[in-house]
Amino acid sequence: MAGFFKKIFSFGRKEVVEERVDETAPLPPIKWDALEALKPEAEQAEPESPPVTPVPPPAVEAAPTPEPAPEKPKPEPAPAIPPAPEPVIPSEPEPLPGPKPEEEPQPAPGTPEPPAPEEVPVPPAEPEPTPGPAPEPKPQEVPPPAPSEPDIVPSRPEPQPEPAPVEVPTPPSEVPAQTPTPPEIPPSTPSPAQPTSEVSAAPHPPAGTFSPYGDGEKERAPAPTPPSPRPSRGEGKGEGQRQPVEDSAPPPETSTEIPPPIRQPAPIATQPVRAEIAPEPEAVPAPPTPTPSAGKVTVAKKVEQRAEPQKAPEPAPRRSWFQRMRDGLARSSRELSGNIAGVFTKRKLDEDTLQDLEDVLIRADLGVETALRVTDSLASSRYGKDVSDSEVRAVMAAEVEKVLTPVARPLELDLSHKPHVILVVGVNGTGKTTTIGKLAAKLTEGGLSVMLAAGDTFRAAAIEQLKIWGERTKSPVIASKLGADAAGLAYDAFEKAKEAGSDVLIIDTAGRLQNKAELMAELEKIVRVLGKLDPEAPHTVLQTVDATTGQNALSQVEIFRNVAGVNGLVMTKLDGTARGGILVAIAAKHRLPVYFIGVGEQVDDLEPFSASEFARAIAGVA
Ligand SMILES: Nc1nc2c(ncn2[C@@H]2O[C@H](COP(=O)(O)OP(=O)(O)OP(=O)(O)O)[C@@H](O)[C@H]2O)c(=O)[nH]1
Repeated sequence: MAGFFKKIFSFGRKEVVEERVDETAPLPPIKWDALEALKPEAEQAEPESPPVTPVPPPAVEAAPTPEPAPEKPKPEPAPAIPPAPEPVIPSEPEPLPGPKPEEEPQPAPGTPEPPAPEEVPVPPAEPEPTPGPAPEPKPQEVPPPAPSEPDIVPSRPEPQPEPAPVEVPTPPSEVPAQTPTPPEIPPSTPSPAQPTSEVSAAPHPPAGTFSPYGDGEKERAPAPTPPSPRPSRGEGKGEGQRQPVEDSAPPPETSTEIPPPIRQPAPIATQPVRAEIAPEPEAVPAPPTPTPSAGKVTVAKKVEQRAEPQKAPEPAPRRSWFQRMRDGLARSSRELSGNIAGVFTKRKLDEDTLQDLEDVLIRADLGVETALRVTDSLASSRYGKDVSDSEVRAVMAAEVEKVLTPVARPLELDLSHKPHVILVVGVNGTGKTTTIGKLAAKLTEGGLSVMLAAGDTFRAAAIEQLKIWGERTKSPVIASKLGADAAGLAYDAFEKAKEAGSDVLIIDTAGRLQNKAELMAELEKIVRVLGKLDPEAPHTVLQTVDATTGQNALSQVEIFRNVAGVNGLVMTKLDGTARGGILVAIAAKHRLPVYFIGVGEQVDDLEPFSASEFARAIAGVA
């Protein structure tokens, strides 16, 4: 025995350690006596580690409790520690020295560390083990690991209770392990916010524990189950997601503990970094954005190109009625201007020139009377002088205006007559029915009630045409069967208009040549029948004159005036190849009012007659 003790003393601690390893089971029974004597020495040699170990444990459990715990928990830690160093654990680490230690550390540091903060004050001694010892030295330090574990434990407790020897492994080795394990990060990465929150947490005192491990803290409290602390990476993930929730709830407790965790955050920081990296690749999709913009631009261009042609079809803006009349009189105006210029080129105004000018004006349908007015006007002021064609045209415009002004009067309706009867007459195709439709539109638009009578019983188309105008102007149409007596129809229409209280009754008549006696007699009969109902009816007898007709128009007006009592004219088709001069001749001879001029086939192509505009247009004066 004595020799045995000597060996022990001589070899010192080394031998003792070896014996423990090899004879863990058998030694106890044999050496108890000696051990008792030796205990003081052993304790003296190990005093450093024991004091440290007791302290950390209390901190671990105290973690859940408020910050002050560090001192109070001391009693508790003692019991907690012993279980960790139990013989069973040391045995495990040995078999898994290489790879496991590394993996284990990862989870541990991540989650368990948060609780460590409380114990941190004690751990200062731990730093030593972390740097120097690699995963292998664990067995020797097994007793001390208790202190180191508390730091790590805090993070581990929450995590899954993996039995691995992680408890022993030193934090340093674990840290590196965590960093390398990126696969787990992706799951936590789902929300890029996590990385950011973690990062921010690091700088902030509480952050270290919260964002990433804050959850761990919460769990720590409930998870005093430090024994099974091996939260693996999974915990880290869960924590990352939980961060938002934790921030709101447990901030106070963590605040005190925060300082210690700061050390751990360092390794932890690596995780967040990974998380941030993960999102970056996601951000990569951004590049496609530029392409769409370009595509859109091209598409827009194509569309515009297609749209342009569609816009092209837009009908040119309709010319004004005056422009249309001017264009219609263009032929007459050009011929007249050209002839006038030919007469007065390098010639003074004398009898010959005046005679030549008179002939030109007569050929232009202006009539002898109007032609003489123009020549007389020129002779009175320019006789014997050089005269330009423009001066001649100006004089002509002035004289024509003088002739037309008296006849350019508006249509007046005597509504004391119910209805005011308007009889429309004229040669075939001069525009009677069309003019009736235009006029009805004007009257109805003015608020007058209008009734129409289809007095042209010779043509079915004429009846239908009038009905269409009636529909367009919302005017009732009185019609009879084809071939019926026009006078009888006119009479019936007049009665119906009276009964209806219409303001205006417009009666259409069949076109007829003024030299057809029978037809003109029928027209006379119509007028006579209407007079039976109202001696003054028809109150207005409008004759439509086709402006393209020429000299025959004078005859038409003369005969219709004599037979039907025409008291007003409508010059139609002045928008075509009109021969406007005839209107001047008619006005000069018959002095009949010209109420309107037709400048188109549309409903609004009926314009009041203007003497000055017509005169300037036909004379070619701007
Ligand atoms: N350009 C142009 N055409 C017109 C004008 N007034 C009428 N017309 C056309 O002339 C043609 C004959 O017009 P209508 O109204 O039927 O003539 P109407 O005198 O009633 O004919 P009948 O019943 O046969 O005597 C139609 O094609 C009309 O569209 C006008 O002021 N300008």
